[in-house]
Amino acid sequence: MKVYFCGSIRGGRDDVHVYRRIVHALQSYGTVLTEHVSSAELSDRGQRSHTENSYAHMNKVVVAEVTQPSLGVGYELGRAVDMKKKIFCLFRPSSGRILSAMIRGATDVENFVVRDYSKDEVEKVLEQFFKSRD
Ligand SMILES: O=c1[nH]c(=O)n([C@H]2C[C@H](O)[C@@H](COP(=O)(O)O)O2)cc1CO
Repeated sequence: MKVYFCGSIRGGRDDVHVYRRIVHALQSYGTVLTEHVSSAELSDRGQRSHTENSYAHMNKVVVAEVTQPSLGVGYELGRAVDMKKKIFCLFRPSSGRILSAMIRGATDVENFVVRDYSKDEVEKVLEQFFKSRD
């Protein structure tokens, strides 16, 4: 299985350690096409625009960490909905943030799941999501 992971870049890299952990866990389910998003070497100034290339490879499952607000992640999710991908969004309420109603409310869209979680639940929530898809 190919998994497309989304996480904030220009929106801020504060959660990169969480992205790393998510990508690591995702690699036990398949190939993560966008592993670079979780790289500590990628700063908020980094990465050129290659959105179209990324989308050409976007596969069935899209996993997004949405705690750190990011225009790019929101854009990717909108595109993924349009492309009828299965989407799993992860949000950490402990951040003190309130998730965009556009994302929270999108759970009404078929195949769009938003899951509140804490850092120590990464592996568990991913396992539950992938099991429910079997
Ligand atoms: O050039 C790019 N190409 C691209 O596909 N992205 C994607 C990867 C991330 O999941 C997301 C991050 O968006 P942003 O940089 O606006 O926080 O957008 C982000 C950039 C850089 O902003």
